[in-house]
Amino acid sequence: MSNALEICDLYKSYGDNKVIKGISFDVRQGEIFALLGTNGAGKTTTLECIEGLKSYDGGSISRTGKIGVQLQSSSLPANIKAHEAMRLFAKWNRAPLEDSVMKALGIDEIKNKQYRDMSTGQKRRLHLAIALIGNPDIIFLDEPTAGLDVEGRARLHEQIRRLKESGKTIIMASHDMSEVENLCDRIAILKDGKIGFMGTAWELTDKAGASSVIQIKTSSGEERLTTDNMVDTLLEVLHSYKKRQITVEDIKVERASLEERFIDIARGD
Ligand SMILES: Nc1ncnc2c1ncn2[C@@H]1O[C@H](COP(=O)(O)OP(=O)(O)OP(=O)(O)O)[C@@H](O)[C@H]1O
Repeated sequence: MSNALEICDLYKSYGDNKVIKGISFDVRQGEIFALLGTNGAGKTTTLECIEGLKSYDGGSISRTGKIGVQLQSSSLPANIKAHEAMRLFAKWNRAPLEDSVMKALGIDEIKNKQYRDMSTGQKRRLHLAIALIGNPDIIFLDEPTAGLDVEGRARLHEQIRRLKESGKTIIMASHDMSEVENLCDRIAILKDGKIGFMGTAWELTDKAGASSVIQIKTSSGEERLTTDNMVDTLLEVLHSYKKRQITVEDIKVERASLEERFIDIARGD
């Protein structure tokens, strides 16, 4: 798989504040990649350097394809209507307004609503729709579901998944570990201006030597097992039940919390 983005040895300071101190990572074409970190870790700064909105002090960034950027919440005038905002950005981008985007993101339903009257979820949908104008290959999302309720988050996640299915590459900043676990292919955790961890959510929990708890409900009762090798243990146990002709009714596997691992890395343990 080829890379949509290649970031090599990136440095960025604001005056004496050295925020990014030599980070390198690639984002593969068609993947959802998340940048994580505590408040002020430099997620937005990194995204804005890659987007070309901020200059950087050292390193290199290469991108393959057209980009679309989700706006920050303060960036639209209070009285602009949804369809006016879409038309404005389409004109700026010299791109057509696609009905499919308007429909998929429910912009049609709010087209005459002024920005100040929209709910947080409606604003987020509008921001995503604006980012999709011009059919970009790489989409940047900065905390796309911050402040949304459960249903709003689920809707937006579904839309982000559909973008991935249609071949788009997505890079996002997030604080939300369940969002990252459910949505993202790989994660980079920023820590002290460097990358403290990079890999999948599973690798993040595995790396910490995390064990899994397996709960099995059978016709003869319940069993609870703690294991460092979830797959082998599960196979062994299921085989043993089958041999003894015991029916398995339910299986639950709990992994060590991703949040705990994130805090260990982001706070520096
Ligand atoms: N325009 C700016 N001028 C000066 N300092 C800035 C500027 N933008 C960000 N910073 C500083 O850079 C650091 C990183 O900020 P950034 O917004 O990139 O972090 P973040 O990880 O996105 O944080 P959050 O999770 O709170 O959104 C912070 O110390 C912040 O105060």
